[in-house]
Amino acid sequence: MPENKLEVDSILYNYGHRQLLTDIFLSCDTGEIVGLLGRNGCGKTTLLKIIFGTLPTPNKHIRITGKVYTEPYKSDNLLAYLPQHDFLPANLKLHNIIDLYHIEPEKKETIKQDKRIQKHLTKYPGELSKGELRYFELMLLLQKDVKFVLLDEPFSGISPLHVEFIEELLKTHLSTKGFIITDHDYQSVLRVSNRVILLADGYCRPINYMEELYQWGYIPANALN
Ligand SMILES: Nc1ncnc2c1ncn2[C@@H]1O[C@H](COP(=O)(O)OP(=O)(O)OP(=O)(O)O)[C@@H](O)[C@H]1O
Repeated sequence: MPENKLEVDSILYNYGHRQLLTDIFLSCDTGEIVGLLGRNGCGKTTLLKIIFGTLPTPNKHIRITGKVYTEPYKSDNLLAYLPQHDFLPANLKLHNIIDLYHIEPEKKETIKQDKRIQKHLTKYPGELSKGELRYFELMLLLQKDVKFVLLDEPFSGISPLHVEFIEELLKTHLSTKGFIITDHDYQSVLRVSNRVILLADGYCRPINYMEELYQWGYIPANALN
């Protein structure tokens, strides 16, 4: 039995007359990295926000280890969400951001001691490269004592080496957390994920073979070579 289980079902979502999400079913256990792929505009970010609870919809059913939640983000220690865009205050240096972050003092120390962060502590977020910033944002988020983490485009614009650093970071937290990751760098998503889901036409479909990504029109035929 996994330590915790996130189960999401019966999600329906419309923007105006467009039905974006149609009866979504998705699950994630502690120790799993679930990759969520899908074309631009298919509703991945919308789905993550609905799971987190910040985007309301009348139709959704979210259970975490058997208990139903309507706005999981309001409960301590359940979910963390990495949004697509930078979210750190631009006018604070990294060491000030760490000091103000709502985590235990020893976890703040862990972040400050990290070899990839240490050298940037006196910089502002705007002085970091995209990959360095994403690594720092993730490092903060992962120190939170939550059961599941939703990551919206953690690899976007990130070089292969930084993808590897991020992958390493996720793996160090797998014994206590589960992850749902969406990103257009599908090769990195395929590499880090234990399980892959394709969101297409409002449904989540399990993907077992690369060929299925082609069959569902997500990757071109030449990507299979
Ligand atoms: N506030 C809004 N009002 C109306 N339509 C919206 C709103 N937010 C998103 N949409 C539309 O909903 C669809 C899904 O958006 P969403 O951001 O969830 O897609 P996505 O799969 O994350 O896309 P991408 O991969 O490009 O980031 C898009 O067609 C978008 O234009």
